[in-house]
Amino acid sequence: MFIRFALTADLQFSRDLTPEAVLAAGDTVQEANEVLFRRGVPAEAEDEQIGKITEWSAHDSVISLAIESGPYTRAHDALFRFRKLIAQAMGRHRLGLREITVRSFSVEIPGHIPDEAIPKLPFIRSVSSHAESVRIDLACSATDLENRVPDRIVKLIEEKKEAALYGGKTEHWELVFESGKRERIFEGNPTEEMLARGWIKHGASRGQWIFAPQAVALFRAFERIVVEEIIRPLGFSEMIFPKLVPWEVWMRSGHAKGVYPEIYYVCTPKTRDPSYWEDIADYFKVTGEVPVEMIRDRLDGPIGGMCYAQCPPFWPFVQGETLANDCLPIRVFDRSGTSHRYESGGIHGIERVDEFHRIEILWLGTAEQTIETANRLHETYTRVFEDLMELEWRSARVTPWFMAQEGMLGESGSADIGTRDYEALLPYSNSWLEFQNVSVNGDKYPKGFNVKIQSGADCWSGCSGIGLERWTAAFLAQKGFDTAKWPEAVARLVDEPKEIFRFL
Ligand SMILES: Nc1ncnc2c1ncn2[C@@H]1O[C@H](COS(=O)(=O)NC(=O)[C@@H](N)CO)[C@@H](O)[C@H]1O
Ligand SMILES: [Zn+2]
Repeated sequence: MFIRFALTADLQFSRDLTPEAVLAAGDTVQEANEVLFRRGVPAEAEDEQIGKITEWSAHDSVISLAIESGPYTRAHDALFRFRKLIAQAMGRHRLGLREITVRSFSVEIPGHIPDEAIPKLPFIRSVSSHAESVRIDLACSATDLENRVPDRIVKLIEEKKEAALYGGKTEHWELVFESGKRERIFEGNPTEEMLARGWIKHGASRGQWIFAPQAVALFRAFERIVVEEIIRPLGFSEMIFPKLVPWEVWMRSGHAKGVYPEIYYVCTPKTRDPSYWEDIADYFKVTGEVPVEMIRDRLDGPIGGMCYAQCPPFWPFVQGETLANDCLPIRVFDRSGTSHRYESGGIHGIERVDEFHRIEILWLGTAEQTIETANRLHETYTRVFEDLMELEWRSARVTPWFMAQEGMLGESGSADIGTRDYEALLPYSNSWLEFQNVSVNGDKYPKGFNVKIQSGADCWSGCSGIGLERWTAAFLAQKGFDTAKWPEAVARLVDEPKEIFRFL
């Protein structure tokens, strides 16, 4: 049993076919079936697996075709091969091919396909499941066929079938390193303690915090440690990556394959003309309510969303370029703004929030340079967590973040490509918090953004996200709030917290 494609289509010519043209069309059909559709097909392919025009007729200015195929010279590929041949043949009878109308298109996929593996798409007209196969009738235009929509639907079904098998599987997790145990100094919940001390307050938006000077002093202390112990010694240069991400970037980074449930979407006004918005403002002035429904009708987009993974918007800087060997490896970082995720995992304290502050470290070069930089980062992070922050922590190989953000599970399939999560113990909940990671992303981004290297070697990249909320949560959960008990390397960077607000 193999996959089958079938279509019927009408080819509209510029004038009625003459009897000679009809004869020529018959010869062309025969030549296509016997020669053209067999080109590039393996010798061992059976006849019924190869695309064939099974019926045809000519009336007035139209040639109607029925094409069937197996996996070789798929029906829609046969249609476009035939188009070229018949246009030449009819051209000799002064007949121009005007357009192709696809009347029907079906694909029959062997095997058991669970319902959840069938995507809900406008192209799918009907689905009929049989014991050994599923038949899908598609509504496709000739352009859809040229864009290979049927092939992409088949691939999507295979992926969904695979994911349905993975269903029970959790994310990949394999321990790499664990530190020694540390003396329990504090057992409280850091978020609650920070709230009680006025270090933070809930922001007005979901999963958002307002950080008072005491909390920011700790954020900045960690930033200084990152700059002094990691960024500067390893030679990373600061850049500013955009924070509003258009679809074009997420299409190339792969996020467009599955990040929709967690994006903070961004829309634009249909027009800046103040009079267009006057009634909205008036409505608010009169009612004190913002008429969101009315506003929604006046928006374009969403044009994309707020920063999510932080590194993708960097890539247009090198898109389409070839990098000179002597400028590699490129090592940069960004800490210029917030990341936003409509966290489906639910929000929790300052640990899992919708708006967070991350230092995104990014490097690119040859595969060797990329792996070497990741290893140098592992070494420096280990020294920071062991000797400076004196944390109880561990690291683990996990499903690569870029796969997880495309809704995939499992592994990258290459030992060198993947994500290593760093986790810190939270004594108050006796659980482990991923507070940062280091990833070798392989050629995914350079390929996605068409970046080459002078030597012709594959360009690879890596990135590491340092979440300042998470570093803070991990540190305070383990070290508590008495700065006298903090490790010297951190305490020396934080002045005595000043109370500037006094609420009555
Ligand atoms: N909801 C969240 N709240 C707080 N911090 C978060 C949240 N999501 C991610 N982070 C921080 O961002 C880091 C990297 O996020 S990631 O999704 O794992 N990886 C990426 O996005 C990569 N581009 C590297 O940044 C996490 O280790 C964590 O420190
Ligand atoms: Zn990244």
